[in-house]
Amino acid sequence: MAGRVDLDGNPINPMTICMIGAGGFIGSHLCEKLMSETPHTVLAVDVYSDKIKHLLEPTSLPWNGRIQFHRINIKNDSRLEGLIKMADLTVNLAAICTPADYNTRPLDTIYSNFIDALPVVKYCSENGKRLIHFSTCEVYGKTIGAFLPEDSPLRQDPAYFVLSEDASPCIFGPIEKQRWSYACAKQLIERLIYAEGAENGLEFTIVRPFNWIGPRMDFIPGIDGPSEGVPRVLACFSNNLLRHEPLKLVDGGHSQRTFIYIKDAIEAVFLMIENPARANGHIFNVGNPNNEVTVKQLAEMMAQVYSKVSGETPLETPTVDVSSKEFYGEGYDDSDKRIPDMTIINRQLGWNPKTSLWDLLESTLTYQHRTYAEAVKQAMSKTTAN
Ligand SMILES: NC(=O)c1ccc[n+]([C@@H]2O[C@H](COP(=O)([O-])OP(=O)(O)OC[C@H]3O[C@@H](n4cnc5c(N)ncnc54)[C@H](O)[C@@H]3O)[C@@H](O)[C@H]2O)c1
Ligand SMILES: O=C(O)[C@H]1O[C@H](OP(=O)(O)OP(=O)(O)OC[C@H]2O[C@@H](n3ccc(=O)[nH]c3=O)[C@H](O)[C@@H]2O)[C@H](O)[C@@H](O)[C@@H]1O
Repeated sequence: MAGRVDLDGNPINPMTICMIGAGGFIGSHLCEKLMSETPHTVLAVDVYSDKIKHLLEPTSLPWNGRIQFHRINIKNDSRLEGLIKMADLTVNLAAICTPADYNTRPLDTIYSNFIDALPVVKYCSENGKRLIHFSTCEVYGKTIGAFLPEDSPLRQDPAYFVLSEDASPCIFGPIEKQRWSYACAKQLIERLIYAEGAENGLEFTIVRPFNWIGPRMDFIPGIDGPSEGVPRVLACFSNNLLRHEPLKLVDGGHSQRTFIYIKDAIEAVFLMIENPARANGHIFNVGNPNNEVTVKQLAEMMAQVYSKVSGETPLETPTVDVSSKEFYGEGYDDSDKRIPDMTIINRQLGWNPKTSLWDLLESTLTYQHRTYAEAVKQAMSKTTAN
């Protein structure tokens, strides 16, 4: 920890970070690395602490005193401003961010991603505090290429699908496709933060994650989350594999995604935290353009990797098709393809992702198997007995 320097060779002074949403998937990984590798202090704000419990207890942990948990719902708690004032930097991760909610709970989604973020932006701006705000790659919506004829050769031209922070348009579906409630709320809060920077001098960085995955993402339905809940794809497919049932492909699983290992992505956030002069005023894509697959290919690879790490026989029928209406309900729509342009993050922070899709699935599914296999087996035998 001693002698830590930034990318320009300047010493990094210990700072206090107010992290809102610290108890979630990304927050837990950020807190873990901040505690073990830096001298910084974290004021961890969330309504849940399960995913960071191992960092808070016992009090004999080496970083005791450098992380404080504040059980606060930012919707209605006057303590928030005080915590932001105490900190040098605020990192805002709090959000509803599971697609199953966007079309079924659009009001909660819009409130969570826009209205509830407003006071955070306001307190940072009024108190002259730096803000790193988590947006999403979903602000790009669909690619321009998605509107070309199926057989158009232009579909192969990166100009029609690579997503660039300073050039690509944001293309959402019609209002009745409530899937876009999340992306639209995130886009508006990005615009507000940008405007606070332009008009009032707010020092900000906006992060657009592209499908970060790894241990502790979401929940396994009926084990550490509601049995009827629908998490993001990694946890949905993990749940299917743990139960030895086929993985459900929504509308054939033709959509494409680039997946990045959480540990690679966290390194990019660290560079932003510790290099304000290079990160302020920027919007950054954080993804791995080399890990592109269709959802169907992801399912097949996960089935293969899971069989390897669990020692279980591979599923005879690894996948089954399901319509989006049946799976997510009315108003679902999808992003067709997500390749991040890495020019800006490369230029500003010199960061590149490292881990291949196979490797990140191997370590993540090893964790899923170790953490959940026994509990799922017990839950399944109870259901059979009843
Ligand atoms: N994981 C990804 O790949 C990904 C991709 C794109 C964008 N993001 C964005 O990154 C952020 C974090 O995502 P994540 O994957 O860690 O999600 P997550 O759901 O695991 O974490 C969000 C955390 O925020 C907390 N929270 C929500 N509302 C709150 C409130 N009112 N008060 C206090 N705490 C509240 C939740 O309890 C949760 O612990 C979100 O803003 C999300 O939109 C994530
Ligand atoms: O992670 C991101 O970068 C962003 O994108 C995600 O959106 P999406 O990728 O569509 O959500 P997933 O649940 O990860 O689904 C990926 C794809 O798998 C499909 N899917 C999902 C679950 C399933 O069981 N089967 C299945 O085919 C979905 O229809 C979608 O096409 C979420 O909106 C956010 O967490 C985030 O902002």
